[in-house]
Amino acid sequence: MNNQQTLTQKSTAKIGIVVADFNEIVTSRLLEGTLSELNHLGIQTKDIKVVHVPGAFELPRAAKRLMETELFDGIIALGAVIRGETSHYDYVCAETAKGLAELSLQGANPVMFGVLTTDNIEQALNRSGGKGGNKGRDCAQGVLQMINLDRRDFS
Ligand SMILES: Nc1c(NC[C@H](O)[C@H](O)[C@H](O)CO)[nH]c(=O)[nH]c1=O
Ligand SMILES: CC(=O)[C@@H](O)COP(=O)(O)O
Repeated sequence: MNNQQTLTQKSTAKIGIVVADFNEIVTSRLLEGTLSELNHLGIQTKDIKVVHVPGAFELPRAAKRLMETELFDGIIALGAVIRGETSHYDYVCAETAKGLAELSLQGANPVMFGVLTTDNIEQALNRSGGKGGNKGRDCAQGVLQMINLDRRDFS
């Protein structure tokens, strides 16, 4: 019995999802993969809240706002940062990852990093329902595993 089965058979969980609208052609596919997998693993749509932000840089703030409500057991952050001509890519990737990692470490709930950071659109499409899988689906599986870990008694 894997971690996801343990969680969904004995209890459920409330999941917050923050998704960036920038590169929406990619992030909509990530979101679909996340929602589909959460439903497949037994999480009902009524227990999922989706919040949209302009871009990946805004994901940490939105995730923090959801966490502060104390209504959710886990948070999934979805985005697609695709390299352009300037160094802006580096700053967006670094600060988004830093913000989400800090929130996951310091906050009450796990935060899954479902932000693609790619050199081109093809790489992003491949990882959002293409031959490279779907990072949103991976995060759905991972958030339930982390919630189950939070609920374990290690004594
Ligand atoms: N270039 C990408 C961005 N840029 C926008 C930032 O995320 C942010 O919204 C803006 O700097 C205002 O604060 N965002 C992505 O999600 N993906 C990109 O490729
Ligand atoms: C990741 C970005 O911010 C990037 O897409 C912006 O493109 P550019 O560096 O050409 O302005």
